[in-house]
Amino acid sequence: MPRKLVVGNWKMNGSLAANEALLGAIHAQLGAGSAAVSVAVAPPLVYVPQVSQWLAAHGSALALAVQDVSNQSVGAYTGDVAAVMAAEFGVTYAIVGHSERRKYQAEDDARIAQKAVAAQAAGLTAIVCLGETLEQRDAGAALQVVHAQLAAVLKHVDLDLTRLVVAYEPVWAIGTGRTATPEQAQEIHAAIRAQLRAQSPQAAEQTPLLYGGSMNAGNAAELLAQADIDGGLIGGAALKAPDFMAIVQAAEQAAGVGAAE
Ligand SMILES: O=C(CO)COP(=O)(O)O
Repeated sequence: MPRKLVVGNWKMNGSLAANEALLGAIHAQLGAGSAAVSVAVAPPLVYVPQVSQWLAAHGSALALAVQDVSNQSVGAYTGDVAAVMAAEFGVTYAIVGHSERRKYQAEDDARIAQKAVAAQAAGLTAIVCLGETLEQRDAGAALQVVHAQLAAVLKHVDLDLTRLVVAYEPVWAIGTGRTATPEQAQEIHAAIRAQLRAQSPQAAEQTPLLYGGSMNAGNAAELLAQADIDGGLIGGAALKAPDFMAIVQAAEQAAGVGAAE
């Protein structure tokens, strides 16, 4: 997979009609896409079949992601959806450990590591989300918190480093309009890269590191220009095709697509 990746996390937004309109508008601009930047959308689970069918019918370059998966593979887990089930619908990526799930569903590091491995066992690429709260940042603990969150995933013996994406999403920047500065984000991304390098130099070079948290058409280029920011995990701006596609274009520019040789 290319290291540049932009994922639209629709969170709990959408409807059959709204999804179709949004997909149509994204597809019209994305066209065949570019080899340098992968682009994906993560609709609410119940809409995965709709989006999957739409993408297939339109020969779309857009990939499909889910916002969460079960840590279990099959059985009596009411309300859960297994990664193998998502894989049947052409899903490529599974977001795990989003801060909203850590907060509202009390998901801990151990559970998130299991989810990442469960996603990979089904052939999906796990997008593992990390990020500190404002309290933790103000206490000077941001690097330490993110390191511990990633360590919990990396220590899982079954983790496949070739199917891993890491998303740094500072909790205080999500949905607040308050973006991390490019320098703040780069500092954490560089530390994440170093942590991966300690485990596997090859994985460190290949793993896409995404930034998420109020990324939008106005600030994407500056963030994506940072050496260790390979893409974005986009919330609010992913619900408007022009905004989302402006971020995709910024990623393409950062990847050198269209630049004079
Ligand atoms: O949580 C996010 C993506 O997963 C970021 O959300 P916003 O872009 O709305 O801040």
